[in-house]
Amino acid sequence: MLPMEQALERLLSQVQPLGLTESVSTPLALGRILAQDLVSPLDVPPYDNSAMDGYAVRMAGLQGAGASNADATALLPVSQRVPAGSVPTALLPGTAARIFTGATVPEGADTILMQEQCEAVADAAGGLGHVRVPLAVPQGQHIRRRGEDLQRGQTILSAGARLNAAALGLAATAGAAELTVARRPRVALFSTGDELVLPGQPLGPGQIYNSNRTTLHALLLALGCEVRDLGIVPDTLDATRAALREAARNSDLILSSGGVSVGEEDHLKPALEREGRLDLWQIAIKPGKPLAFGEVHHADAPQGRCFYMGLPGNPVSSFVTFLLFVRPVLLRLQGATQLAPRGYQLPAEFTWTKADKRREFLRGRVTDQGGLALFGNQSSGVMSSAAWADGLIELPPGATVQPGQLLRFLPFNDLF
Ligand SMILES: Nc1nc2c(c(=O)[nH]1)N[C@H]1C(S)=C(S)[C@@H](COP(=O)(O)OP(=O)(O)OC[C@H]3O[C@@H](n4cnc5c(N)ncnc54)[C@H](O)[C@@H]3O)O[C@H]1N2
Ligand code: MOO
Ligand SMILES: [Mg+2]
Repeated sequence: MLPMEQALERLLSQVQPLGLTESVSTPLALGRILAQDLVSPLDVPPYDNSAMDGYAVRMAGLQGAGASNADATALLPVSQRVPAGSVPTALLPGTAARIFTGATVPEGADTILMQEQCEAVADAAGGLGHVRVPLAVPQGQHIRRRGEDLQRGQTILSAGARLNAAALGLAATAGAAELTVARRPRVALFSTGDELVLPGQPLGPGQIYNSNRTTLHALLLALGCEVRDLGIVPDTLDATRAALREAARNSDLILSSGGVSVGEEDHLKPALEREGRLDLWQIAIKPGKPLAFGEVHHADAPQGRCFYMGLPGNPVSSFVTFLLFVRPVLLRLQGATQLAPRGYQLPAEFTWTKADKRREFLRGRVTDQGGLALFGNQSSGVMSSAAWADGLIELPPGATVQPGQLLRFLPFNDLF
């Protein structure tokens, strides 16, 4: 059995970024990989602006001898009104400007006073009136400075970054209406198994619903792929070979589940040997020992060949092996820089006595106390464990666990 790190290294050494890009509207770039550094063409904020509704004053000219007195105030005429989106004139000396949150601070003003700390005094003749302002305040308060967030020319997102909602918001802050991202990998997906029935159909004796198709399809979408679903392929050599040929057409990756173990009903190995090239590995992880990798040769495939990855049929095994092996391949195809999930050390709140020589990925949850809890049934056929969990708990080969022991946790939030 291959250690996981070695398998991953061997796999990724055969994968190169597709190098194809497209421009997409910024909000629709969610989950995609940025293809070019994004440089801010402007300072953000673009001008000094008020953080409060209140008054702008030139405190430098007001804070005289009495300003150290906490009760000191000054009565100032209000010389202009500055709502957000307007362009103020320079502040007349000895006056205050009525100002609102987000509005440009007038030239000459150096401090904003919250209106709650001021007293507006109406003039008999109408007009903007006067305002009594406190003087014992820090000069410069409540002003958001030009460029305090981003500076013109600054790289704000790097090529290879995976774009989440916050990153897209940052891009929009700098005025980006479109982003250049890696083109979606085109993935052909099929499931093998004569026992499988599509959800929505009646279930006969000896049959189960095809769940991997849905799990894998959803994971592929979350990772930015364009999915072509070829459905269920019967457990025969001819049908499997035909499925591989069809899947290779215009695909960057073929992904299948089931049929990669050693039984004579497992046809992927002989089918792939005839249609291309196969690497079948026994990887020292649990769940997910068998993993097939290789390529299908076909005239209609990009460059005459197409990557192939075959995941084990057990639903949790196929889910976990997708996250550990297919995910980094898809990210690499899109030129992502960060392929490995970060992982966090958290204390176990459980005991685990059955040491296994394979590295294990248990389905677990973070408790309210910040520890790790386990789903009761860790069988590779029990999808409830994956749906209950919010991440994978990694156990090194041969490990047993006592409560309080620190374990590596891979949150699903970081994985899909
Ligand atoms: N003699 C041995 N038998 C098995 C070994 C072994 O080393 N020696 N390994 C076991 C392990 S570990 C795994 S994992 C599985 C891998 O099996 P296959 O990839 O060949 O998958 P199948 O045999 O087709 O199916 C396994 C299991 O999963 C169910 N299944 C398959 N596809 C789906 C689907 N799309 N949706 C839901 N469930 C699915 C299928 O009904 C089987 O129960 O091999 C072990 N055997
Ligand atoms: O590897 Mo199998 O995935 O242990 O069930
Ligand atoms: Mg099998």
